[in-house]
Amino acid sequence: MTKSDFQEETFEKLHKEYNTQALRTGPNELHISDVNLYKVIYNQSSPFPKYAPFYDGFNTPHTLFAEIDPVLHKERRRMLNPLFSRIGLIKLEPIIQQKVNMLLEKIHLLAAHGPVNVYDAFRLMTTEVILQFAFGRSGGLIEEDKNGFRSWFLEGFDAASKSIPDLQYKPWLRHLTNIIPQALVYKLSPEIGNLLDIAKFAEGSVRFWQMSTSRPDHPVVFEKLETVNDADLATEAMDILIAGADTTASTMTTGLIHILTDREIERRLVEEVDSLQVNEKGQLPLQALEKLEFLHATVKEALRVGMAVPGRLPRVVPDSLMEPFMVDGKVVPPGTTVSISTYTMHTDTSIWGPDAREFRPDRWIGPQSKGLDQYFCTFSKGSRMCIGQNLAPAEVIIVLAYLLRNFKMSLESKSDIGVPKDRFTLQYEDPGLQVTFKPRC
Ligand code: HEM
Repeated sequence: MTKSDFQEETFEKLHKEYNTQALRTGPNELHISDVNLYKVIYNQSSPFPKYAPFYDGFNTPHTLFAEIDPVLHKERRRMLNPLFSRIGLIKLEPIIQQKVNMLLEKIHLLAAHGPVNVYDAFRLMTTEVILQFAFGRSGGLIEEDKNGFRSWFLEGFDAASKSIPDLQYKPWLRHLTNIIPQALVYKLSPEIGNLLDIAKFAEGSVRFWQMSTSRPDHPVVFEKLETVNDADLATEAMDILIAGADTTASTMTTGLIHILTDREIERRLVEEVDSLQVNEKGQLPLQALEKLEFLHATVKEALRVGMAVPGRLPRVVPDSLMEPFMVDGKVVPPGTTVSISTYTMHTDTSIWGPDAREFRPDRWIGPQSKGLDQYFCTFSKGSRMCIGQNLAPAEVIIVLAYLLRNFKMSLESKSDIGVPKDRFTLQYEDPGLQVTFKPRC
């Protein structure tokens, strides 16, 4: 295994060097590059089960994301599915509109003083949407830093994502973090202390929810988990927060980078967004935005190229298969850990053509786009597919539309773009994405 900042690039080179579709990355683990096997591993009816030691590293046992037992997973998914359905999303739209509005107001204030780190801005906005959705309350994160978009929450999140490989490969560290007194954790590692603050916030939110007499007029994750005990409730809400916020924000960032570095894409988008009438509330409604063909295609391409979860989603070859699981003409025995990454799927030229790595929204428009969806793996596939697959694109489309409508944006130099790193989710290093904003009217 490698600790490089973008494992998938290393694996890609090694696949070529050893001329194999099954790269051995651990004593019992294969990284597979045969794209035809994706639907075998990650399928709806009988998926290969998740590999427990990898998912234990997230330290959120029995959540929807980390649950290994298919029966328990199905039960939790059944509880949560209605919230994440199309109808659930429409009920949540006012929250997204409200948070985007706060974001725009703050960018208006900051714009006169120089470039704004929109990566952090997006992270706080998407976190606020999910805080409201998961816990029914705001964390006041967008307002926290008067001069920019830093927050205690981002410190905690960054510490968490940096510590995941250690927690995965050193289970003793995980146990230690869980048993040593919290005051000592703060002393040993202030960053992990910030992570504990997120956990405390989640626990406090459970109490806040239980004691509160009024209920918000939008769906809240807690509502659907009434049969779950308090500790598991807080962990589930926290997991949804962590799974949904940064991924969506990094997709917005990738999309904006490509828009601002291709004048023709930007021109077409501005023309489309400007053609839309605001509704009676002065808003650009989601359903109208989704009908804008080029904007819709641009968001899809941002999700494809941005692939906010680019790497391994390890699964175990089951022993109940009707036929042996074969790669490169060889049988892979049951019990072997296997994965095919989104990076492998989305860079494959046999699927996407020679411009697989290029940002080309038009690939999603017209008859030639038919059939591509089966290879679009940003949210994975099958029964463990992302539950936020409706919510994330909705947030991206709304944010990009408002930014294009309200501002002329520019990147001053290449150094305004942070290097993307794969820490299970894709994260932009400092300086994030520094964008200069000029109000359009
Ligand atoms: C662009 C944004 C997003 C991307 C790229 C993304 C990607 C993914 C992927 C690849 C998985 C499968 C993980 C695995 O098999 O180990 C997943 C699962 C999951 N995602 Fe997302 N996600 C995004 C947004 C969201 C949002 C907005 C939420 C919630 C608010 C969310 C919540 C979850 C949960 C709870 C799971 C576990 C689902 C299950 O196992 O049934 N994600 N996501």
